[in-house]
Amino acid sequence: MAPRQTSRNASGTPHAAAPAKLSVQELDFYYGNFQAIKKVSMDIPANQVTAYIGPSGCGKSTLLRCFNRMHDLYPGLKTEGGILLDGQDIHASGVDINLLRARIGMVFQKPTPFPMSVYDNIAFGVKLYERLSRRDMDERVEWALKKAALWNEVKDKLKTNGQALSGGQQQRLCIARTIAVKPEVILLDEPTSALDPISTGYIEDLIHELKTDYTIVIVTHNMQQAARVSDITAFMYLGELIECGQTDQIFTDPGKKQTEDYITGRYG
Ligand SMILES: Nc1ncnc2c1ncn2[C@@H]1O[C@H](COP(=O)(O)OP(=O)(O)OP(=O)(O)O)[C@@H](O)[C@H]1O
Repeated sequence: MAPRQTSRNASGTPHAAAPAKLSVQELDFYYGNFQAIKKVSMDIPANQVTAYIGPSGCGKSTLLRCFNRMHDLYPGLKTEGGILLDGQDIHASGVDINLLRARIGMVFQKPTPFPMSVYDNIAFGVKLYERLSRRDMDERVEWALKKAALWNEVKDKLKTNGQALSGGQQQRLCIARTIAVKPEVILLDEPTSALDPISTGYIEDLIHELKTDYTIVIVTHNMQQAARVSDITAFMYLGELIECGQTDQIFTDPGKKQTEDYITGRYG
């Protein structure tokens, strides 16, 4: 297990009071012969928001997809090193991949509601993992939509096709769909890049609310967003983790010149 981050170490790894929910250990990842992630090690603290920033192509989304073994869906990809969830290796034999993805949910850049009603968008995923009575399912759907701050807007439209909602509502529906299966970790891959500023504000508020109950990991191109929503910021460059630390520290007093150059807009 990676050493607990008790202070800023050589790579600028932060002090983290919260226990590690995810622990990334010497992680390498390859698309065929191309190494996209290089020896990344860090802890992701429970019930905090961890943001990955860095220039396009530096491996942020690739790393995020390692956390719920999304890459297993495609041939020719290879992971080396460890990722522990609550201390357990997610690559260990016997790990139920569906259960892992229920524990570590993911929301993508582009809102992707299923072509079905708002209600069924939520119920569909729940039914994969649980058998609920109609009444319990109604309660779960309402709970998830409330958690995702969407209930008031859709409570009279539960039978409407989810794809008929606005882009911002669709993204909150996708977040509700993820929450409904009661994950422990929520991975957000540039969740607001397709949204207008008002919808972005809703999602950022929501991220803030959700960290009470969930561990959140977000990839964002938007440094202001990372500064607004995250507790921990990790800066990546060419597949390497250059530095990670408390967000205010990374933005005001980065330990590495590459980080400083990036956040001051000198490259990227
Ligand atoms: N399916 C793939 N096959 C081969 N190479 C890939 C694949 N997906 C990504 N890559 C490469 O891996 C590297 C990291 O890509 P990744 O999408 O993780 O970066 P990113 O930091 O999330 O970029 P962006 O901010 O533009 O989304 C890039 O060089 C990219 O070209």
